[in-house]
Amino acid sequence: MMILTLEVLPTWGVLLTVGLGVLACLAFRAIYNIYFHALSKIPGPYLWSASRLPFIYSLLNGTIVHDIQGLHQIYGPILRIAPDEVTFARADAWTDIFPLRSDRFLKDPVWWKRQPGSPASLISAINPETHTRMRKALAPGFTARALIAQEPILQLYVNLLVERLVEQATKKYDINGVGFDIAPWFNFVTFDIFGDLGFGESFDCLQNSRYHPWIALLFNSVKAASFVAAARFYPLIELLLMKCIPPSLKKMQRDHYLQIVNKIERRLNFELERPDIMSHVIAGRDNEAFSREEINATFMVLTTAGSETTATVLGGTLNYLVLNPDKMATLVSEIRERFNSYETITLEALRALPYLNAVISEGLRLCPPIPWILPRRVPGTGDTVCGVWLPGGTPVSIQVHTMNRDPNCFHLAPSFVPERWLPSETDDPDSPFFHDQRNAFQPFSVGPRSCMGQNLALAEMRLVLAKLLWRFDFQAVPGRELKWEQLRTFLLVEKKPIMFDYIQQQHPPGHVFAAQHRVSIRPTERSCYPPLRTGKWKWRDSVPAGPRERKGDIVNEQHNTALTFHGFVEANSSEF
Ligand code: HEM
Repeated sequence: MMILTLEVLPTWGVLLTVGLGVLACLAFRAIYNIYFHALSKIPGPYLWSASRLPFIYSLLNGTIVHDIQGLHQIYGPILRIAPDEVTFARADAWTDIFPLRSDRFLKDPVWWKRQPGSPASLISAINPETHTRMRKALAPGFTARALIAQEPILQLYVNLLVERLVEQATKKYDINGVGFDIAPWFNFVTFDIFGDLGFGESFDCLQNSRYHPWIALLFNSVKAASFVAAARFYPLIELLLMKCIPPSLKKMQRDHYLQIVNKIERRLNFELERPDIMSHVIAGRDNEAFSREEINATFMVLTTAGSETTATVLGGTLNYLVLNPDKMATLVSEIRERFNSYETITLEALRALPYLNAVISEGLRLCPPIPWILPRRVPGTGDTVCGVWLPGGTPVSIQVHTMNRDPNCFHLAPSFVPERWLPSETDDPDSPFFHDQRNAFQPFSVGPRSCMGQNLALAEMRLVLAKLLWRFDFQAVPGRELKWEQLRTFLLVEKKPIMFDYIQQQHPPGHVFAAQHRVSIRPTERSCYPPLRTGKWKWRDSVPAGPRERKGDIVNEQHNTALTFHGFVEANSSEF
């Protein structure tokens, strides 16, 4: 007993001394951060200015945009959110951080650092030359002209969505109209469209009415990215975290990546002319603008950037519409009066619908899928943002969620008022919306790293909303309304079920239905040798369906003696 005490006492003594020493260092550091740091004059709460920990807690909790919004309300639009970091909720931050012609404020490596040996993607590339090279190679796939060629692909999947929802509505109606959750369906359609545009093969989510397993895993990896970023603030913790990842998880990650690599491999080997995004990358490959590894990494992240974002805005917008039946009624009238048949709903016609476009702008304002723009680093020895000088290397970000809901920027800021975007309000000095700070609203960001998919996203949203509202009436489920502004954020918005009471089918008078099934053969797989070189096979070649085929069936079409294609029966309007 005696011996034990003698041995233990000094150990405790040492531990206590070390502990007190560490505490003293932390206290000294906190005091330095609050009062003597170069950012000490920037407004912000003491705790967040003293240590990175409150920021990390908020990030991991998924409440970061709400917590920061609350802090902006107290401290104003320029806010210190960590000892060495500042965030902005002011319109001029867009032009200061993302000047149109230069790429001086580079992406912060904390968020974009790559694992050793892994290639850069368009989105993760920090080096401006690498980024510009990749962006140039991809740009032709995102022009307005490219979109015209891609319209049949969009129409195909939006029709399939409508068809699937007809089936759902019938099922739900039979069991007394309990509602259903539409949120996954918006993911199904946007992922399928991107699958087709990016890899030449859909993820078949609509076909199977469920997530492709690859996509289900993807959501987890987006969430995990917040945790990895949090660990990066403490290199020792990052190192431990990386060492602790079990081999099974690493294998899962690898397999996930390899599935995309295989899809890309198949697409690069097609020798078919398709109006998709990859065709432009293939066309430019002689210039070596993109290495194979860079293509893999880019299309992997593009799958999320090009699908989850659009699905979020669609879900949020429809949610606001059902909660505002007067706005819904105005939109439904505009759509149903403009189109007397479902088939005449085209992208070109939709661009000219003022209320639809105003609704989408309002949806983007209140439901931004990227609620805060991740930090950029202040260049060189320092620069000025919103009139405040900041030392070089300071991470600076933009709070989209806060700004879009700020009453100083928008009249009736928290309310869903599409009218604010109509020329009748924006051009009338007597309108309360005339003074809205429309330059604060940059849903696709600005400058050299702005969204490449803006045209595509707007086209998808117009088409999905117009076709759904032409076809169905939507109502909220009393007591199950979703409060969008409360959704958590893990880099992207974490969606919850968006419930509707029922979907009622519409049969507008005078609508002419197509008479015959058509089969659209979508080449997804080349299963035989020799490879097709004739170029005869064209996108969306159609043949009449055989007597046993039903819409949605997978069919095999013998194209010639050497080749078999897999395709599926296109959405069939004769059953609407
Ligand atoms: C409503 C839907 C969408 C919204 C609101 C949106 C918004 C944004 C924003 C704010 C950024 C800048 C992020 C940053 O700088 O940190 C961005 C970047 C990007 N977006 Fe989108 N996006 C949408 C849909 C799409 C789609 C459909 C695609 C493509 C299929 C796409 C492709 C990209 C790409 C490639 C970038 C990175 C550009 C670069 O770094 O050069 N986005 N998007």
